[in-house]
Amino acid sequence: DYLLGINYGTVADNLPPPSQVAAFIRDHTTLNKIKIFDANPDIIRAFADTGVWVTVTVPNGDIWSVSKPTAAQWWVEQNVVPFYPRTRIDRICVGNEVMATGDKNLIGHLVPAMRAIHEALLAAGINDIQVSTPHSLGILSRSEPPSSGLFRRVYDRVIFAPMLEFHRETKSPFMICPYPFFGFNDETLDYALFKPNNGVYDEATGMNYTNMFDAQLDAVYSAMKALGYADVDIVVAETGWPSAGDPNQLGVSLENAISYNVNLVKHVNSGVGTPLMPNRTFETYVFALFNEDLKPSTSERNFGLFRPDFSPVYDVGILRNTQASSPPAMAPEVSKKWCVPTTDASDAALQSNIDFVCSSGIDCQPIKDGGPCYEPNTIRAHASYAMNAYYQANGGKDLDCSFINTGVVTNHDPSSIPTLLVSSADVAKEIFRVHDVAFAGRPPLYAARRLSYNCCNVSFAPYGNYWREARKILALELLSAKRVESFSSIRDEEVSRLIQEIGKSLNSSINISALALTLSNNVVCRVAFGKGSDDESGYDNGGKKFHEILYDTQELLGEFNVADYFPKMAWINKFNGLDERLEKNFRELDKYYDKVIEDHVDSRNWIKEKDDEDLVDVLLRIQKNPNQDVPLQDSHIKGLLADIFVAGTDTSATTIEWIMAELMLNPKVMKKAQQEVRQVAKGKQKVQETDLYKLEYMKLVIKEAFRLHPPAPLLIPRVTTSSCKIMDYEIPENTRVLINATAIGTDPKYWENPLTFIPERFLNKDIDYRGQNYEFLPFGAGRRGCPGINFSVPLVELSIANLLFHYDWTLPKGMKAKDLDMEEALGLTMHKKIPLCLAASYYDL
Ligand code: HEM
Repeated sequence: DYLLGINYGTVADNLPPPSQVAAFIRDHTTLNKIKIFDANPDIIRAFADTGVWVTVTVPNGDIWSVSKPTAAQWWVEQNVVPFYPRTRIDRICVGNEVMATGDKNLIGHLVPAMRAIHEALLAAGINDIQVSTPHSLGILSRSEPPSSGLFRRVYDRVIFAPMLEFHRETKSPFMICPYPFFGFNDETLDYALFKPNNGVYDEATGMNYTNMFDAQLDAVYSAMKALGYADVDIVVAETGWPSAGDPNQLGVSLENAISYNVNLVKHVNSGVGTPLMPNRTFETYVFALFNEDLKPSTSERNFGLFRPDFSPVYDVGILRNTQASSPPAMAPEVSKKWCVPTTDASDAALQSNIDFVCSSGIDCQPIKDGGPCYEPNTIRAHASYAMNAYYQANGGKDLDCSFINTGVVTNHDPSSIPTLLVSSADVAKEIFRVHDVAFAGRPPLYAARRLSYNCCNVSFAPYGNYWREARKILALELLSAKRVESFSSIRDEEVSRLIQEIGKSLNSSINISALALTLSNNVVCRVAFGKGSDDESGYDNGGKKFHEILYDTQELLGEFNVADYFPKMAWINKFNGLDERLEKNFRELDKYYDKVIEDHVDSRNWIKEKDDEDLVDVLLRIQKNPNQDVPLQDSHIKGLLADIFVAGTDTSATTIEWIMAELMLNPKVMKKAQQEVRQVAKGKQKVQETDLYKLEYMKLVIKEAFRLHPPAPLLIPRVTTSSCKIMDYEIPENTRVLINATAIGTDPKYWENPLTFIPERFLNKDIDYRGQNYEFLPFGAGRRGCPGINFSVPLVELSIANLLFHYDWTLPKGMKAKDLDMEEALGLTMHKKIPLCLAASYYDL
């Protein structure tokens, strides 16, 4: 059974978490090879220490960039080095069925990309991972009879000869995806299913073929032989048969799936080979592990050997003789005492404790690079793990925590993460003025990691080169003053649309919170994708609107998550449903971004003027530039899109919501602001951006709302990149830092009547929200401060100005100001818990 592997496809929203899948394959099946269609770190990590061989794929979208050596090295460093060798990665597929895309540019970069990845592996000191790429049988111009098999013309010399040369040189296999399922007709069904049949005779060789699988393999072999590469190994990257299809779909049934796959397994394991390749064996990957519910057609959704709950659709003889398969149980470790290093223990002493423990038979893999407890990567943290593991393994006796007086027993769980909450303007000032770099890290938050493509974005990226380059791209291409100015017509149109929308429901209850979110989403979607989020031309994700998906994203990011503070408790997320929700949301977003990128790639043939480019156009253009410092892959493009949607939509919408709520509670302020705007725009049909600079009082109102309701009340969490001293307190490296913008904005040392809404407090004062006044930090400060201020403020100002200009506002019938609920909903952004509903009536212009 060592020849048999399985394709672990994940086009589904109901699959179990990778850790359970890995344990299932290891414990319940005889499979010892898997192949995945991307480089999902969660899957690769899950197979660590399982003994299962893993084939990882460079997605097609990344081929262009990894054809360059620096990008290939970067790819290997990101996707292989952290996991290897604990995860037994044995092969990297560069793309999947690339020739079938017909994209000449992609095809032309395929062999260079394979070579570059191979070289990058060698440069990283890895010489036992093969590089290949799977092909569909569309690469053949002729396949019958098998001995006449030939590659398609031109490609044979230009692509396949150099590719096969590469395989010969590097002793890697040519990978193919023979699918008799796609080649049979009603006369050849038995021949395709390995059932008794008359066979197909090849006159040229005098060989009789009794099954289509052999014929397909031999056709490929003949094509390779014609080019002079008969010696290169062949691996079957994919083959399979669906167990269900549409009613009356020819040849699709559970019985046929069993026949094909059971006979296939027997055949490849028998070692008989094929007529032209007798006595040869072919490593074969069945398609697929699971039924994948998001595949487009019924038969495609039913290729799996297992259902997502691990129950077999049918058994092809790969199940171990164990009891019925059930997901592996996760027993939380419960201990009330821990052994930790004493505060004065030196690094040298702690290192010798680590060495001692790790050579005494305790498993220290978790603190090795790539292990779950490797971060924070400090001697003290690793010693803390090792010493405690030793203490627990020996029965928790105090004596076993002595470590020559460098260990102490405590009731405090050392796996919790030290967190600093900054609630005073003075501390914030010292942090941003003196220690900005030390506080410029972002912690790898559990949900954010997944939703930001493993931190391939600006907001959640660790402090370093990638963050710097990505932020530069965002700042220059989307958020620069010139760019923001060029989006003014979009803002104008969308605000007009909001005003019209309200006009349709005069004097009845209107959900301002929802309208503000739609407005903000539409603006961001149009500048990013060129299309609105909600209009008919916008992208629709199977009925679920993009903003609904984003709403779930915001919720997931904001939810208190045990694993962020107690990493060892991450198992809880498997039980409380967080993992499942996270995975579903990620898939939905990912599918959406894929579609957007695909559409942009399709329409790239008609050249756009630079000024007409939307953000995706710009990012795709940058991706093609061979001189970029940090290669931009598809996952980075998606990460940057995630940035602006996560950081840029809810925040502006929330601001509009809170401003309107405060105005309703403060009628005098409302009146004054309305008088101003109606004066400034007198005689006009609407307020325009060119009027905004005259709206001085409205700007004070907006500042005051930012002070009392900073949309991201704890900013985005930070982590210290080095230790430093703040007001005589030693803050160690790797401390989580939450900066409480709400507490700072209401710090009585700086603010009189801090909890009252008084816009006039800003009158004639040089205090603004750009990060220079440390008592007022709604956009954060320093190098990680918000780069989107210029983007969001004009939209907020224009929409508030028009809302006040066109309409008079009242609370819905029967509601009094004191009934207006100002409770905040917990999240990364803090919107109103109960949406703001108001009634509008026309102000007679
Ligand atoms: C009213 C609107 C907005 C508010 C209140 C806001 C607030 C914030 C805050 C508090 C942070 C964290 C700062 C820190 O850690 O010091 C942040 C970061 C960020 N914001 Fe905004 N933001 C808004 C709009 C936007 C928009 C429209 C965009 C982009 C289109 C954007 C993009 C970002 C990015 C990329 C970061 C991460 C910066 C980094 O880590 O280097 N924001 N924002």
